[in-house]
Amino acid sequence: MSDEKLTPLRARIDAIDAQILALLGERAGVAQEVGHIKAETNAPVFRPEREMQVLRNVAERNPGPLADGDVQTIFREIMSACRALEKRVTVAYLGPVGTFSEQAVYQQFGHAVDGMPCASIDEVFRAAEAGTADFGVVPVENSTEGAINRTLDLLLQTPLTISGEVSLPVHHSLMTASGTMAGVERICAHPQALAQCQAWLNQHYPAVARQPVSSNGEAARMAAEDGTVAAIAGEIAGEKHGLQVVSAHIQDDPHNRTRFAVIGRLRTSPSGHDHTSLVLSVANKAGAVYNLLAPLAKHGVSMTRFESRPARMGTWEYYFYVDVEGHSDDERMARALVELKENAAFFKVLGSYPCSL
Ligand SMILES: O=C(O)C(=O)C[C@]1(C(=O)O)C=C[C@@H](O)C=C1
Repeated sequence: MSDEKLTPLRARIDAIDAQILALLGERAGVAQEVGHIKAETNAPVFRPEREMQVLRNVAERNPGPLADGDVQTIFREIMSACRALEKRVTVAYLGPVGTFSEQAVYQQFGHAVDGMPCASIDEVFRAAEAGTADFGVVPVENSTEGAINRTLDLLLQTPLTISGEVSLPVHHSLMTASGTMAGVERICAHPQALAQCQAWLNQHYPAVARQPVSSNGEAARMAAEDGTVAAIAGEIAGEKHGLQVVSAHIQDDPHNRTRFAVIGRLRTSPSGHDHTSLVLSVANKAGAVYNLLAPLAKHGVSMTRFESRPARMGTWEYYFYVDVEGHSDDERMARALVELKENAAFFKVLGSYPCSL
């Protein structure tokens, strides 16, 4: 196509961009006004339920041809930038940079945040509990490997609540500094990633040693410095360390996803499409679990997840991590929770939050 034909189209794009820019400025000005009102009343700046409503609205109103997911990505960043004008939030996550946890931070908060990489899940909780970070993002479960037990244990004790959830597709790649497997003696990754790629590794590199390390980001860093190391990590981590992809999408389940919880002091209001997370325990008697959960069925509350963890305190046999559909402020749910509490030896509402996109 000749430039002659492109020039008028580009002039139109420039004119549209000018309009978009003017509207963005106007929107940001309104967000600043909201920020002033919030500052006067000491109200929280980050409102996950409102942001989720905005994202659902734009998908509903999207005239095309842009995909709903792409329009939502753009609006997530617009809200992130507007929110940062009110106050920039600090979010702790399981580092180092380049991990899926960091991606989960951006998926929830957009890029106008200050990320705080932490060395462990414990440290993420500590940062959010101490107030060094406004929020923390921690992995809760993986669709292939199941629960992240350390997170479950820490959720039991923390005074924080779950204020949001993020579900991310997790695609792993095998990467090296050279882009080939020549001279590679070990394949390094977080134990979860090694487990998620087990069948593929058995088939393609059965003779190469596998070494679990603290994170996929750390594996990528090692591979960048040492030609005998290949890393399994997300491609973002690989790019950050200048690695090249040997094989992409090597996870055994192509639909592999990890769910993250956003933890903080914020009690999120209903968004219209929410989940509530609970921890429960009952004395070890026949029919006890059945009776414990009966109020959910009675009040028409659907359960979306049921996970048990051995209690290590000796008093009870198991803690049950239960996710249900709805918000604890919903009338039906509130009634069910009162009855659940009566039946339970231990009862804790971890939080109600908008369902992830
Ligand atoms: O509606 C608000 O409370 C705002 O502060 C505005 C806004 C937005 O940009 O739309 C920004 C931050 C909040 O998390 C939610 C929404």
